Amino acid sequence: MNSPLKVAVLGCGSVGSQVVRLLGEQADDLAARVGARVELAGVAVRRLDAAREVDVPAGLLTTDAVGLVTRDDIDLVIEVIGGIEPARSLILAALENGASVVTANKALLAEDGATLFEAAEKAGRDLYYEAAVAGAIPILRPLRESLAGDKVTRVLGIVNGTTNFILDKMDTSGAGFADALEEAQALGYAEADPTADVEGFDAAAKAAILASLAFHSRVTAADVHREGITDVTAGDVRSARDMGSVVKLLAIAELREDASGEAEGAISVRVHPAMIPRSHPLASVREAYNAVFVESEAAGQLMFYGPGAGGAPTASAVLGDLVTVARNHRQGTRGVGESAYADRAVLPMGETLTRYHVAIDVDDRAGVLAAVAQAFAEHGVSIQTVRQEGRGDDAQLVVVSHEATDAALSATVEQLREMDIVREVTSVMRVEGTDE
Ligand SMILES: NC(=O)C1=CN([C@@H]2O[C@H](COP(=O)(O)OP(=O)(O)OC[C@H]3O[C@@H](n4cnc5c(N)ncnc54)[C@H](O)[C@@H]3O)[C@@H](O)[C@H]2O)C=CC1
Ligand SMILES: N[C@@H](CC=O)C(=O)O
Ligand code: NA
Repeated sequence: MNSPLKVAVLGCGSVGSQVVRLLGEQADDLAARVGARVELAGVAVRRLDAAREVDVPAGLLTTDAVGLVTRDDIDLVIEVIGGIEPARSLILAALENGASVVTANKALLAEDGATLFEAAEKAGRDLYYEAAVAGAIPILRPLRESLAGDKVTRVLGIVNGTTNFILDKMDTSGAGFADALEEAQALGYAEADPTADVEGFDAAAKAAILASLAFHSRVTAADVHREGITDVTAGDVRSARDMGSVVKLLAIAELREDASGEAEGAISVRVHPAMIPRSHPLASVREAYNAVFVESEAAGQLMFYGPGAGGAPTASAVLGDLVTVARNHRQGTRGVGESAYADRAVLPMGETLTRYHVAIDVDDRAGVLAAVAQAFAEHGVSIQTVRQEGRGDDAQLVVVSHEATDAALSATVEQLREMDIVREVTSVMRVEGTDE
């Protein structure tokens, strides 16, 4: 057996404690798979006396994370602290010191991945991060390696477990957002402060990472149009149900196509709630599960499904990366680095082509339908279907548009809101996952 590889783990919370547990429990198998023992050499924590989900062997705990990553004998560093600093400085110090790094830190990768990739390149070391998107689901490696010979045209993902749980509850039990969130918190899915989940920040970071890999470009969280689910009402969910659809928070990255269907250079990257037909594979993703639907020219449609959150599932992805990085290290090689040669522009949301579902309470009298249709026409938006529900004071029109720019669609909705015959625009939701 070759000499052991020494691993430092930074952070011993939900993910870190499971990484430490698996490193211990699977030590023999890991050694066989890597060709050398993978030895836990230190665990950096904030407080030595904190309660933990795992027993860390005596003498391995330290509050000096910088001292740990710059130790001469450390070969591999696993960063599961989260956040921007000190995680970034610790990763940079580890790479500079000659260690390879595995991280689950989507926030940091989406904010400043370029700095990390450049440092890994300069150091000739690996930087792997499968756990950063959709937890245990293998999706980054397939995009980076398995699909490297194909042309990805679209990635559509449910990449936040908390929001999927909330929307699923609203759909299946008719619960309102606040009640569903309370249940998610009680079950431990959502954070005590769930802002990153429900406002879409977490999904936006993941969308940036997915878009970067799918389209060989550098996309940051700031490039991603982001809307969360806090404004999704029980009425929106009911309206979707009436259409045979379901509301999901989607992370979408797609190549823009011109009228002939030819892909142009720019990409659209966005996170927002959308209605998708119940027949779409993503509609069957329930509770806190994640799934990523990928469309590519040669392969066609692929779906990756599984647990996107939780300590043990996320640790599974971390350990998978660790084995790859450890094998590379042992063989004196490195895996593929960043591939951002395409340098594609990211379209502003207003220029992105979308479809809207709009439900409008109207006065039930002659000419109303024509006036509503006229508002769409004035903005160059073509209507796909229109349906009237109810009569008299209860009359409601439900319009689904064809594709148009998001700017034209939102201007149409603004105009509808100002019309005398419109009592209220009760639901506005984008529509995805359907053929035009
Ligand atoms: N929990 C999950 O389901 C998933 C988490 N991730 C990512 O994994 C990373 C870790 O997440 P969790 O384990 O859930 O967070 P956590 O909050 O449970 O654990 C982080 C730990 O790092 C410690 N820490 C903070 N600053 C430190 C420092 N300077 N030195 C040493 N330790 C420090 C904290 O005390 C805490 O114990 C984050 O980047 C997160 O986004 C990714 C996918 C899923
Ligand atoms: N809070 C996230 C955890 C994983 O990234 C989620 O709910 O999916
Ligand atoms: Na993953």
